[in-house]
Amino acid sequence: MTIEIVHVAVGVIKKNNAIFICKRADEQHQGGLWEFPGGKVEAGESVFVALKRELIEEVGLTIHSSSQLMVIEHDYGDKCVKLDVHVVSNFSGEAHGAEGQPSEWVAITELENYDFPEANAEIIEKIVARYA
Ligand SMILES: Nc1nc2c([nH]c(=O)n2[C@@H]2O[C@H](COP(=O)(O)OP(=O)(O)OP(=O)(O)O)[C@@H](O)[C@H]2O)c(=O)[nH]1
Ligand SMILES: [Mg+2]
Repeated sequence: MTIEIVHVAVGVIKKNNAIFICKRADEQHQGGLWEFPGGKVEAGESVFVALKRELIEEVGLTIHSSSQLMVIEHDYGDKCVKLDVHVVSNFSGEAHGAEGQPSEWVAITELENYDFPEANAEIIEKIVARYA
């Protein structure tokens, strides 16, 4: 049996001491939880191009650069993901839930109070250690 690992470009959108997060729709995988915006890397696409495409679609931001924070492989049981996490602070536009999803800017010190998918714990730990 081959196990499919879904490669995901994830954007930690940072402005001063805040991060922009969105709420996943109930019907999505890990639905109802908060997330860093992003989505699947398509075949033949670079992670940066995927991130750029997803952030325009999901939060209406055009990103100009990004810097890799970490890569996390996580098995949810029903799905294996490889999260390619990038910090984005060089962007234009006003962040909003462009697909109608709830969204907000959250202080880095408050991130621990939001419910995220399991794989995100390590990301939040690293953001707090680095920027809080
Ligand atoms: N975007 C995003 N996905 C995450 C995070 N953490 C995490 O485990 N994931 C998982 O990564 C997978 C892919 O993300 P996605 O659902 O956003 O993919 P997508 O935008 O291409 O959407 P689609 O499912 O409508 O095609 C999901 O299984 C999701 O549960 C996160 O912080 N942000
Ligand atoms: Mg997405």
